[in-house]
Amino acid sequence: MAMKSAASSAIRSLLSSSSSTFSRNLHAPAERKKIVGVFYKGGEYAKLNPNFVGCVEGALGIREWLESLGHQYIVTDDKEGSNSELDKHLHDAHIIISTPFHPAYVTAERIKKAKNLELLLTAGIGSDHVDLKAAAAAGLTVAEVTGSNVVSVAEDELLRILVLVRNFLPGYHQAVNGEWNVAGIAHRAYDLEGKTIGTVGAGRIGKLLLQRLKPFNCNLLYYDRLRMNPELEKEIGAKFEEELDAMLPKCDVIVINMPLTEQTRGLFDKNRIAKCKKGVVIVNNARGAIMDTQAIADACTSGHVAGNSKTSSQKILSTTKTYETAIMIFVMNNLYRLWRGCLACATSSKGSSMAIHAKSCNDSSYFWHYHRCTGIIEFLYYLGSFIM
Ligand SMILES: NC(=O)c1ccc[n+]([C@@H]2O[C@H](COP(=O)([O-])OP(=O)(O)OC[C@H]3O[C@@H](n4cnc5c(N)ncnc54)[C@H](O)[C@@H]3O)[C@@H](O)[C@H]2O)c1
Repeated sequence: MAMKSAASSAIRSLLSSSSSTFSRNLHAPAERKKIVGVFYKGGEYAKLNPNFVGCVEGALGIREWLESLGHQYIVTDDKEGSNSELDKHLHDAHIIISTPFHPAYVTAERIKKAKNLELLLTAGIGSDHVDLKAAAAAGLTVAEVTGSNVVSVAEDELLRILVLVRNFLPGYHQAVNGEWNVAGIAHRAYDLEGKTIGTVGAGRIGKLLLQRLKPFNCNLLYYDRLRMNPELEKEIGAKFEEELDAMLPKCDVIVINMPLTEQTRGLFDKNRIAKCKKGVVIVNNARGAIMDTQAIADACTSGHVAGNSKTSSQKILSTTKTYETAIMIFVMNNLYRLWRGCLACATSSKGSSMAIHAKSCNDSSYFWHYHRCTGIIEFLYYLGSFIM
């Protein structure tokens, strides 16, 4: 209900908006659109919370609105393979909405099949599940709700750093199993105070993490292609590192906070991991493909990496046999965080921006627009500009 009333008020305010994108589309003739939403199943949990809208059952809380405007809204979790429900609707779909937690991989092949496609909208951060080059070549707009769940993610990173540095998991397992072996925990449980923590990427999430780490009296470093302005750098208390390979050997904890792009895929390979301090803790908040899976598994097994936490989809865990074996070996010093079922635009009520990658008709390069508004509003703003 709360989501629905938020949606209605957001739409009302959008209708009075004088923005050019929105008013341009408002004056376009209304057309019945087919919108396909791809989300995970909520199952029994969908019934526990009416505001849990990021799942198939909740359908983002926009079904009533879309159908009242005459649009067709198909929602499914079935997205893999050419017989999937997603593929069945591709040929006449205008809009595909997905989340990073259960991504609809929009490949060049799928784009080719989808003759009516106009918009690929992510209710969350990251568009790496879309073949951006193919989308650009087809003149599609790819939009995501940048900034929408950054507080949740930064808090979660802090949690994961503490869990690994404090050696929480073995203690938890002891407690569950009714054991009491202090040495088994204490031999590798440390304080965060005085440790050197470096973030690889200090954008929205990286900055929030650094701000949260400041009171712990750590030595904070960051590597990014963009340097913060001096006032912010001073306020956060983090030192800029120009070279990634120069920062890594200094860090007790490394947190990865950069997007998966052609430049960052496989960035943490065997050689780069070897440059890290022995006993380093790595928290990879970004996409798994930034890290060479086998290399990190080997480094954990050898003890070069003392703790590793990654965000992971079930697919990665169930299809990579060597990794699964490795999990068994170092289960105690690894913490796997499955994608959480948080819906980006529902978790954020703070100011955020929307990044839209799009292609101009004559130019193959992407250009970016930024709108400052709240997560839910920007999501609806962009969807609304295509369907109203
Ligand atoms: N695990 C989760 O639940 C979750 C949730 C949200 C986002 N994410 C991931 O976190 C990433 C970062 O999110 P954000 O909101 O902070 O994004 P952001 O765009 O605000 O920040 C990314 C930072 O990385 C830097 N960067 C990008 N490419 C670089 C390169 N090649 N070399 C050096 N620096 C580079 C950018 O300059 C920017 O400062 C997302 O792309 C997404 O993959 C994960």
